[in-house]
Amino acid sequence: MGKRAAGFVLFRRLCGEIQYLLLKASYGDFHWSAPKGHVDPGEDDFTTALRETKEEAGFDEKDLIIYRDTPLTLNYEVKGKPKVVIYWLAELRNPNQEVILSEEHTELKWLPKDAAKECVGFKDNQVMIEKFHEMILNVDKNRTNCGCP
Ligand SMILES: Nc1ncnc2c1ncn2[C@@H]1O[C@H](COP(=O)(O)OP(=O)(O)OP(=O)(O)OP(=O)(O)OP(=O)(O)OC[C@H]2O[C@@H](n3cnc4c(N)ncnc43)[C@H](O)[C@@H]2O)[C@@H](O)[C@H]1O
Repeated sequence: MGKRAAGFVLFRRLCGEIQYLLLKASYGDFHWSAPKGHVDPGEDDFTTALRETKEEAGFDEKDLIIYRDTPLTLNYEVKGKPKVVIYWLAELRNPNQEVILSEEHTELKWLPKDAAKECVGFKDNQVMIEKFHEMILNVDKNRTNCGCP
């Protein structure tokens, strides 16, 4: 059986810039990824995403504006076995809130879209960041065009 994981692509708005959070693994090939982790038996994907984000970055659900209806899924192989990772997009309400790392990561970076894509490296992850970025821009555009005073 393959592995299943879930997490959040987190972004913040700082000085007019959209920045994505990436964490550097303290093990294996020291890869960079958004907060995420293994789905425990009996746990639903969204609960896993919240739990892992608390464990790996220190953020609670109340700290986030979550794009609940539009998760994206990555499928790849780890050591010859299929892995599925479900990501939701979420914005950090307070862009200055501190990230609290766990032992699973040694470093963090908040990066604008193109630098975040370069940092994650994997093509499917880059496509996901691009799609999420489009979502943010579309939501922003619709807000601007809503005719509200
Ligand atoms: N490899 C490891 N060695 C030692 N301890 C470990 C470990 N992985 C987890 N642990 C430990 O296990 C415990 C439970 O962790 P927990 O977080 O509960 O479970 P997990 O499934 O291990 O968590 P992740 O899915 O975040 O693991 P990962 O970082 O290995 O996965 P990723 O897919 O990014 O990365 C897996 C591989 O896939 C590669 N990869 C990532 N994204 C892609 C992609 N899009 N396409 C192709 N390859 C990719 C990465 O470069 C990497 O090589 C923790 O204590 C943790 O420290």
